[in-house]
Amino acid sequence: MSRIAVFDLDGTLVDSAPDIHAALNRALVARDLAPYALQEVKAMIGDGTKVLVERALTGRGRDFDADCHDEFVADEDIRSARLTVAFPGIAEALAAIEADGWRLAVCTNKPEAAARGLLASLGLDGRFAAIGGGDSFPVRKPDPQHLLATLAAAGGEAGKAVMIGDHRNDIQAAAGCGVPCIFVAWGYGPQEMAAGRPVASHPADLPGLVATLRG
Ligand SMILES: O=C(O)COP(=O)(O)O
Ligand SMILES: [Mg+2]
Repeated sequence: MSRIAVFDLDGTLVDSAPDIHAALNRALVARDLAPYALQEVKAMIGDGTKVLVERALTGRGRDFDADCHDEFVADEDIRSARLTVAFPGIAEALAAIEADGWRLAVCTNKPEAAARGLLASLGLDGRFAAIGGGDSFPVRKPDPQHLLATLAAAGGEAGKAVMIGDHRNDIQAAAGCGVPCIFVAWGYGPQEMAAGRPVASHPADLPGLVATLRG
């Protein structure tokens, strides 16, 4: 069985915060709530869409509202990559990792349909052996079962996997099943979240780092 590199999506493969920001603010403004700045929204990303909407509403003195969440998730921008781009150098890094004999998968807390739509809009969908979304399984990151279920769906195993992510949830999910993790510095999580893991400063660092972790 070949080695497998499992990527987080938001903040790791794609800079999706501008579309998340726009869609979230639309749902808030429709409720007469003040919008957030892009930087504020970046700090709310990482724990899935329910927690994101809950954080945004709590910050405006409101309780979680399922309608607001549904409206946010249904927003076309979340899945159509209107403003979202793959981080510069990601396509080349994926190609180099594949050329080294790795298979690729995605483990994201974003709902699966939105993750698939987004990857398809960016022409990246065919590359991944599995896409494990935030609603694909009963649990999500930081629960290691999310990563294990994604690996199983990809026909992979923890003993031959490496995780790459931008958030504490990625580090913790990987640690919980003995998978080495690379923290990426270009995402939305502050660097303290690396918690001693190797840090990639640029996507071009990834092929070498994954090879080091599972030589
Ligand atoms: O939807 C989120 O909160 C984050 O998604 P991610 O797991 O791809 O970073
Ligand atoms: Mg992320």
